[in-house]
Formats: sequence, structure tokens, C-alpha cells
Amino acid sequence: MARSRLTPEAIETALASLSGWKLREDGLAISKTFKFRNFVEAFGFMAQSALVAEKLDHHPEWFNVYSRVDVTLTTHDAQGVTELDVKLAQAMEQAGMHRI
Ligand SMILES: C[C@H](O)[C@H](O)[C@H]1CNC2=NC(N)=NC(=O)C2=N1
Repeated sequence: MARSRLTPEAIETALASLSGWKLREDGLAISKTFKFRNFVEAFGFMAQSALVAEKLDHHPEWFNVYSRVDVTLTTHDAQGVTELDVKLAQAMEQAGMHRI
């Protein structure tokens, strides 16, 4: 179900409720770099996040090297940032919390 894009103001409000997420230059995605103690912690975060993504039917664009995971969230169907991106970001914050 394609959600509608959030207004710039709504995105700013959402970013204020998250920690460390930035709006991409083109305004069409939010991103954050997660750093962990090691690869296994980073992968555990990705595994946990993958289960949430499946449940939301909303998937991240991410890059992992060793203990770092760069995450970019955008809604392809809406070609921008929607509520689903915020929801997944919030869930990733929770997953990332257990591993700092
Ligand atoms: C059919 C469509 O691919 C699905 O509804 C989901 C899958 N996961 C998705 N993930 C993201 N990030 N954006 C989407 O639009 C999206 N669509």
C-alpha cells in the first residue's frame, strides 16, 4: 500500500524524535550510520532489522563493512519519505540500542 509522502515539516518533526538520522540532500530519503563493537554485533542488528522490515513489508537500503552499517530509508512506491520510513527507523533505533 503506497503511503503518501510526508511534508518537509513532518519529516523535520520525525527526525527530531529520532537520533542521528539526516535527510538526504535530495529530500527523498533519511539516513544514518550505525557503529557497533564488531562485525557480529553489526550483523545481529541487520538480522533483527530484517525481521521488522519483513513485518512492515518495508525494506532498507543498507551497506555494511565490518562494524559499520550505513542505512538509507525511502519509500520506493511514493518516491520519497513516508510514515513507513519513520516507523522502520524507530525500530532500527531499538535494535541498535542493544548493541552499543
Ligand atoms: C510491492 C512492493 O515492493 C512492496 O509493497 C514493498 C516492498 N518493500 C518496500 N520497501 C521500500 N523501502 N519501499 C517500498 O515502496 C516497498 N514496497
